[in-house]
Amino acid sequence: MEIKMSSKLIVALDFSSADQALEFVNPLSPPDCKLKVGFELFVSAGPDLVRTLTGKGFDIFLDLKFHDIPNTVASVCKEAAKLDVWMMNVHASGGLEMMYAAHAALSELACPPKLIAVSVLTSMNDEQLQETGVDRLAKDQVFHLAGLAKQAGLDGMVCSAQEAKALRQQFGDEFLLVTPGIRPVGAERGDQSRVMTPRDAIQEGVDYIVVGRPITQSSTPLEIIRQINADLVHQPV
Ligand SMILES: O=c1ccn([C@@H]2O[C@H](COP(=O)(O)O)[C@@H](O)[C@H]2O)c(=O)[nH]1
Repeated sequence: MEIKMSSKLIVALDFSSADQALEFVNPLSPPDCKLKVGFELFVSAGPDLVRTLTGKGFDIFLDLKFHDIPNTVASVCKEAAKLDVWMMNVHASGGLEMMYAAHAALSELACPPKLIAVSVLTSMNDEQLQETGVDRLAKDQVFHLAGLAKQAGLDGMVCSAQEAKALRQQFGDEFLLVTPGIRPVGAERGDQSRVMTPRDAIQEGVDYIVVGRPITQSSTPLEIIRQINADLVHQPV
């Protein structure tokens, strides 16, 4: 009997309609990957599509990056949890009180989703971060925000794989590291700055890699998913 392990791959469903997303998801099954629903698809297709995807058995990362005052974020996290998603996120730069409030709201639930914090967007480099008034290197700011997220009781961080090793050493094995900015060898970087290959990312200790365009814009998405999964499983020791 073949036992299929749950994949460490999260595919970003950055499509502009439910039809496009479902056509893409149709040949997939839950052991192949988890699925991420972000702004574009959620604005276009809404909660109904999320319910359809969870109904197919997929773990859904609802990537809406909540960033508002504590009361508002706590309330929206509770609403989002009604969609039975596996994971959701808030912006760590919303502050400690906001993260405490989000965590407290979800902790009231019998079966809360994982709550992680976005650190410094993987599209940003040191110069772009400093333009926003943050006088730190991106890796140091990620480390700082991870400390706040851990203090607030969150389950982990969205960061780049380039920061994973240091975060793992400091915050331990239970702290989830979820990393976009993943580019298979030869794939276009696009607007991503802090990038790494799937294989290297897993070696750096990340828990999940997020991959969008290299899969969704490929003419052979299933092959790429299979190749990435093979890369993730067959790690040199
Ligand atoms: O720091 C972040 C946070 C979220 N994202 C999201 O991940 C995917 C990446 O897609 P690619 O096409 O593989 O670049 C996308 O949905 C982003 O919104 C991120 O890239 N960086």
